[in-house]
Amino acid sequence: MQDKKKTRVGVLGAGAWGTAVAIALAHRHDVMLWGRNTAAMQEMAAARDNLAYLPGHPFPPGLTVSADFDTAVAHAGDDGLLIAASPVAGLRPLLQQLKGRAIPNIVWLCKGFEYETGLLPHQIVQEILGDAVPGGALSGPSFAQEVARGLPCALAIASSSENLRNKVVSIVHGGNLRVYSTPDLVGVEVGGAVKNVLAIATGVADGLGLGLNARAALITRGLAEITRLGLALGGQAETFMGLTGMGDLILTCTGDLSRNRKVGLGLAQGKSLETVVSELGHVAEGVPCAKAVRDLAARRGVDMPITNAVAGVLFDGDQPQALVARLLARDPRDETGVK
Ligand SMILES: NC(=O)c1ccc[n+]([C@@H]2O[C@H](COP(=O)([O-])OP(=O)(O)OC[C@H]3O[C@@H](n4cnc5c(N)ncnc54)[C@H](O)[C@@H]3O)[C@@H](O)[C@H]2O)c1
Ligand SMILES: O=P(O)(O)OC[C@H](O)CO
Repeated sequence: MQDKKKTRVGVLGAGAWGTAVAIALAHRHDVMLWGRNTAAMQEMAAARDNLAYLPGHPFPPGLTVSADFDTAVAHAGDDGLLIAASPVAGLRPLLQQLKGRAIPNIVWLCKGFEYETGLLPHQIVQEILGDAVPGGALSGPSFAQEVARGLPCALAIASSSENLRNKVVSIVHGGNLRVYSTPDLVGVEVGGAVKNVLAIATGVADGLGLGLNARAALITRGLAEITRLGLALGGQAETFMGLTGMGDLILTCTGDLSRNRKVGLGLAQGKSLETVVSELGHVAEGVPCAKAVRDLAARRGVDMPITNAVAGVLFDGDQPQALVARLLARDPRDETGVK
């Protein structure tokens, strides 16, 4: 059952998503938002708005900000909620700062595979914190701007700990946020990671004016790629049809708020990857993830043609026009064959 008790929540990471989650939770809880840039946090505290990463969403009274890591971690106390809101690249250093501290739990929001190691976020957590701290991934179709505005949104908390799942649901579920629960960490994290790569592909196709048929084909065959990789890594088939699979894939491939989709649209305009990423001003996880997934899929013998085509454009100098041409040139095959 839902517990309406006010809880102390520490959000570690003050980008767009950490800020949006902090704003949404601060309407019902006592939330502290920490960011690593002291000057930016001071500006945020004065403006009560994250002008750099999520402008135009004033902070509710229940939200305080801090540039002091210890203070933010201590804010969650021994029975609150600690949320890691960094990109995947920042998760390992963040966890290293938490290692050895008494923390109640850790819930991470990042979506991707680690670039250098090809690890999923829960594997990084396991490597650094072990089993001592209950942890889980909170994921699903969720644009920061919409969550900060209080628009309806459905997420899923994935954790092997039933207690943690219940705790996250009791704290986060409420208002216009629905939170579903699942033990399938692998399935949830694979869906959240690979959809970013596929959103770059649909951005390229849409940017080239290839039409809605092409977009639907990319999304559907993209879901087949997510499912193949996810099953190979131990995820459950139903997860890929849920919020963190198909749901997030549809949102990110079709929603113009998506940073990954914007990368594809920019590449289709002939901009370099460097230019597109610097114009974005935010992380686009699909970029590092494309390489990590291509390497991992190759090692596992999983066929991921769309991911490979995206990685070819991002890293091998392939032209965006070649992306779809390369997919169309493949031999015909059974639609449902899983290889
Ligand atoms: N923005 C969204 O709508 C949204 C929604 C759901 C999930 N996510 C996921 O949440 C994660 C964070 O995304 P965001 O939207 O907050 O990104 P963002 O680009 O808006 O902000 C990134 C934040 O992380 C910090 N950062 C950047 N690189 C870092 C590094 N190497 N180490 C430590 N910190 C670093 C930046 O200073 C900044 O505060 C990503 O994995 C993203 O896929 C984002
Ligand atoms: O803006 P994107 O492409 O990073 O996507 C944001 C969220 O992951 C959508 O659920």
